Amino acid sequence: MTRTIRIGTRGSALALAQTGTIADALRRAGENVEIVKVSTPGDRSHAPIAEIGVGVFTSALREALLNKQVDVAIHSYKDLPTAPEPGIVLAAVPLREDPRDALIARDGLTLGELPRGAKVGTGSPRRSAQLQALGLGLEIVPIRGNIDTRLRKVTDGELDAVVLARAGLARLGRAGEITETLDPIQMLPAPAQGALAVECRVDDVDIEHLLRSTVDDEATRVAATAERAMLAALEAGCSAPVGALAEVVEDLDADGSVVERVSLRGVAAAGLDGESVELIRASAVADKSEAERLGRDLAAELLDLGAGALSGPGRNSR
Ligand SMILES: NCc1[nH]cc(CCC(=O)O)c1CC(=O)O
Repeated sequence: MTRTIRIGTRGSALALAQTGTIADALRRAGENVEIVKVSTPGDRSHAPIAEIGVGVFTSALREALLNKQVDVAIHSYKDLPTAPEPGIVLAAVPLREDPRDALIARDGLTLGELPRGAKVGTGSPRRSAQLQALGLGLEIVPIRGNIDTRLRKVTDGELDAVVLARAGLARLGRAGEITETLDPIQMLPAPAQGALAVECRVDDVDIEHLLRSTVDDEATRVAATAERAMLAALEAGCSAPVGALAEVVEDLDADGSVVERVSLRGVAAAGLDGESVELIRASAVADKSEAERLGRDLAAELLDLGAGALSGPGRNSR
């Protein structure tokens, strides 16, 4: 009897698309795979994420893993709380999609073309702060719901535009509706945006090795490690208005040999009430093996620059 690996996922179209790619990779490696949908409070409630709390999309899946209802859990990495979960290991971080945010606006408009007072929908204080900081006079409208619901608000004329992760749109085959991909200089994504987290039980060493060898991408893991270490060190969990983007880059060592380094940019918003938005930015580079320390150091620098004065309601990195 060959084993069947049960993969737990949320039931949203996005989650199923993400899980499908991992299931396919495991099938190509000769494994039997079964996909198990797990409903989470985040799927059932329409309250703002800031009210229902961190981990709304992920804790039910982790429970199903610990209860042995499933053997693998697949999350959007950016939705995972930064605190490690006892009994669970992050077995793989697959190759990341484009991590940037995207604008989907009426009439093919870009950010710069939207008129003052244009209504832009987002439920994310991170996106909201960075949009306000552009000084374009945009009116930020809080929204929630799945990607389809959000896009419909633009087609229906209720909003002039929405901002969403490019990765989610791409996975749903809707990247064609993007009217502008936002440059990270204007809009840093959420830490680990566009990446998946593939978890299994700590004692399931076989499954861990299988996942590591079939779906893990080292550069993505290194980048996400730096971004999430920064977030964790800002002591804000995933509810702070924080953006981060790391990339593995080739560099020349002192002796002229090519080395891989990790380059990290971070932003934190302070004074997030109404009109007054102050963004604090910093960046740094370190050896690839120092991703975790780089993230912590950059957080310390952001705190020195005043990020500790984080304020405002509904802190949320997404
Ligand atoms: N917070 C919701 C969420 N969680 C993961 C994604 C898709 C993108 C990703 O995997 O990072 C989205 C939608 C969005 O932010 O537009």
